Amino acid sequence: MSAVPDALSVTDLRKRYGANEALKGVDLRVGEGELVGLLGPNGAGKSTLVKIACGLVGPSSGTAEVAGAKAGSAAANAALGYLAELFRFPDWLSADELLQLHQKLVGSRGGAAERRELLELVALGDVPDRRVGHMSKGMQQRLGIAQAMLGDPKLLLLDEPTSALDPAGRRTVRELLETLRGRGVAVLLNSHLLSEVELVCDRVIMIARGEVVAAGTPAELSHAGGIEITTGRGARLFAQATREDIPRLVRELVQAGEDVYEIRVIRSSLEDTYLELVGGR
Ligand SMILES: Nc1ncnc2c1ncn2[C@@H]1O[C@H](COP(=O)(O)OP(=O)(O)OP(=O)(O)O)[C@@H](O)[C@H]1O
Repeated sequence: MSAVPDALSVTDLRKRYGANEALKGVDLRVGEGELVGLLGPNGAGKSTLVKIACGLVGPSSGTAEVAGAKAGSAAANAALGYLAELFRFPDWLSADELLQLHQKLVGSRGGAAERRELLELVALGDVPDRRVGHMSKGMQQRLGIAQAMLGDPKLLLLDEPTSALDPAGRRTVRELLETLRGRGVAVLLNSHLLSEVELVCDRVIMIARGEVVAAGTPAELSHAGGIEITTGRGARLFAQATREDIPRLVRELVQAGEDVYEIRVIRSSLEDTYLELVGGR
């Protein structure tokens, strides 16, 4: 028997707002320590799903469980950390004071040791007394993630955690998410930045019009697009070829007297797949 329940498990989840069915039977799971990207256009039902996981709205039917407990229950909420896209912490609080305040709000008994450990984790260990108002956006975002980690949650729900950051800040947050995975914390990442999701997520779930339209690893969701080989005569695309065909293709070209300069495996991006499945072109 598997001892560890999924961080998030959703079965045939439906949510109706009047005549509008925001979720039409969604099944998905996020395993322990898994980093899953949730993608979908505006109005797809992503926020509704996250609100149900947090217990902020109830489902019309179906089930949602956080670490094995019914979403909305005290046990589920204790196993959950959440950071909204547009959070705003009071400017006058220091990093340490902010965490102290949130420890009280979530009932964490971790004390100074937990705060120190989390500030170290998000690379703010050197500046516990820095006030929020004197922090860069990237530092505030990392502080937000530390705040969401209070109380040792099993699942973090993060809304657009990198969209307001510059490339260096994005990379730092990406690395932080990878560290969380190493600690067994699962992350459901809601983002429109497909390239970010592609770089960091173990799995991607695409949702459109209230339904899951695709799920898989970023590699599985990016189609093969052939092999491009550049010889002395220029670049040529072998559209039906895959990586396994490369040795044979190169042998044949060399035998035919051509010099091979470059070989590229062409993949369509996650973005191509996304646009095909959810529309938007
Ligand atoms: N409280 C509500 N009352 C009525 N309809 C709602 C309510 N909340 C959401 N909806 C509708 O449910 C559908 C799904 O909305 P939801 O906010 O979950 O989408 P989303 O994927 O999170 O979109 P976005 O990316 O814009 O946040 C939409 O058609 C929306 O208008």
